[in-house]
Amino acid sequence: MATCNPHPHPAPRTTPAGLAPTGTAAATGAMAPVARQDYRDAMARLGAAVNIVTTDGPGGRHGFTASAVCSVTDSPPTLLVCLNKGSSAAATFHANGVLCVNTLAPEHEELSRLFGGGTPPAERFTAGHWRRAATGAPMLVGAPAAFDCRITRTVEVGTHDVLFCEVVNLASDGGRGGLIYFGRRYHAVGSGGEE
Ligand SMILES: NC(=O)C1=CN([C@@H]2O[C@H](COP(=O)(O)OP(=O)(O)OC[C@H]3O[C@@H](n4cnc5c(N)ncnc54)[C@H](O)[C@@H]3O)[C@@H](O)[C@H]2O)C=CC1
Ligand SMILES: Cc1cc2nc3c(=O)[nH]c(=O)nc-3n(C[C@H](O)[C@H](O)[C@H](O)COP(=O)(O)O)c2cc1C
Repeated sequence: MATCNPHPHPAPRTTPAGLAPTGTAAATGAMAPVARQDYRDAMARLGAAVNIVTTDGPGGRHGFTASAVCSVTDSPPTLLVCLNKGSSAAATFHANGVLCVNTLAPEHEELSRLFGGGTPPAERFTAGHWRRAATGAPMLVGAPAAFDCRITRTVEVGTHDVLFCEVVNLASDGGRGGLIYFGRRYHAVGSGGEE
């Protein structure tokens, strides 16, 4: 009987042309730890959608700008959010156990800066139009998409908590473009109406 090897060729060990190696490990070929700054510099080249993640409940109201948001599975609909344990928002999210991921449109760049750290929570909500979602978390009116969630599991990894969140309600507006963070700058994408 014929056998099938799904990986007939070993992974290449050389650096592909055009990819300049940076950092200690790449320079020496040794498996030295990757420096934090090298990691951040490389991650700055990984474009990601910008979101404002909000919460409300017994712990109070809070929200922060987040690019570390990702879909996990559609059954049950689940996404993840990475939340810095040192953030002023962390205790509030854990106390409430609910959150809303509000994706941002190009016109939300200032809102993203406001929720990006250094301002008290009450001040953050003075900008933007917010309504109360089913879980009680603030939902941004005019967001391209908003996912109202219950936090079902939390996994601690280094400086961050990874929050696994089941989506219990959502809203979406296919007519809006999106906001991407790439190269430490904001970029508008999509003119709306695109699938
Ligand atoms: N995942 C996170 O916690 C993120 C935090 N930030 C924070 O926003 C501020 C501005 O960031 P940038 O302008 O992008 O410049 P930066 O040089 O601080 O970050 C560059 C990239 O590295 C990653 N990164 C930065 N801080 C991180 C952290 N603590 N944990 C995991 N990944 C991290 C992100 O992908 C970020 O876009 C910084 O204070 C940064 O820490 C920004 C993006 C993601
Ligand atoms: C573009 C951008 C993306 C960010 N993404 C994240 C993220 O995914 N996770 C996170 O914990 N913090 C992220 N931050 C930082 C938080 O928004 C910030 O730490 C948070 O507002 C709390 O700040 P505070 O402790 O000063 O209140 C991001 C900031 C910016 C500007």
